[in-house]
Amino acid sequence: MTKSLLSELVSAKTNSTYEAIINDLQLKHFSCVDHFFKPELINQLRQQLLDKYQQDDLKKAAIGNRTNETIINSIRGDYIQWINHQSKNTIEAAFFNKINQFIEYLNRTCFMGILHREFHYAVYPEGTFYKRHLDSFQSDQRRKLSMVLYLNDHHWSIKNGGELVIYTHQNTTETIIPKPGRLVVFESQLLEHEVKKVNSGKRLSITGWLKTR
Ligand SMILES: O=C(O)CCC(=O)C(=O)O
Ligand SMILES: [Fe+2]
Repeated sequence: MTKSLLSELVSAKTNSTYEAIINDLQLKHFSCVDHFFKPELINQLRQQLLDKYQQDDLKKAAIGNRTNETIINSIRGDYIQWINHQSKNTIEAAFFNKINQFIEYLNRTCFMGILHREFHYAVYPEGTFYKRHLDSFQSDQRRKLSMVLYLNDHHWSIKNGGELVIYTHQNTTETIIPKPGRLVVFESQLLEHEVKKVNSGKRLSITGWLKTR
């Protein structure tokens, strides 16, 4: 077999973005990448979320798992709507198509055993935040990876607030500005994190979890 054919076959099976995320996860339990989704899809998801928000389709987010929820504004102030992972909406289907490819890759190359995915839209209006927390529940350890995708427009800057702060295992903090199209992936059971107060504007995102059985 010629060398170029062999390298083509290998590159068909490896994906440099997924490899970079996996590498980061092994090194520091989180990863931040900017081009996981095409900019066009980010724009469509942003518009979709804004339309839903304007139509009052989102509801106040609660603390706890989906069967045991309470709303506590002093802990989190965002509004959410869960997204059906089998949605017929072409924009949401394109989003899940990419997520499913990533899951297939994780399961094939890292034997992660991801079986379920749950994602919701989120809007943090001005003045809201989400206090330091861990994404997994003592009663439910199935959440393995947390994924956050930011849908703000390109004007969003540090002045708007709403940074994601990750408390790393090296006892340092990592501050991530929620730039459009930026995707943060981290280990749900390991890393505490918080969303700083939004100073101005509406902070837009999709947050989700990849779960084992
Ligand atoms: O939006 C973010 O940056 C993080 C959201 C979060 O921590 C959560 O929904 O559990
Ligand atoms: Fe979280």
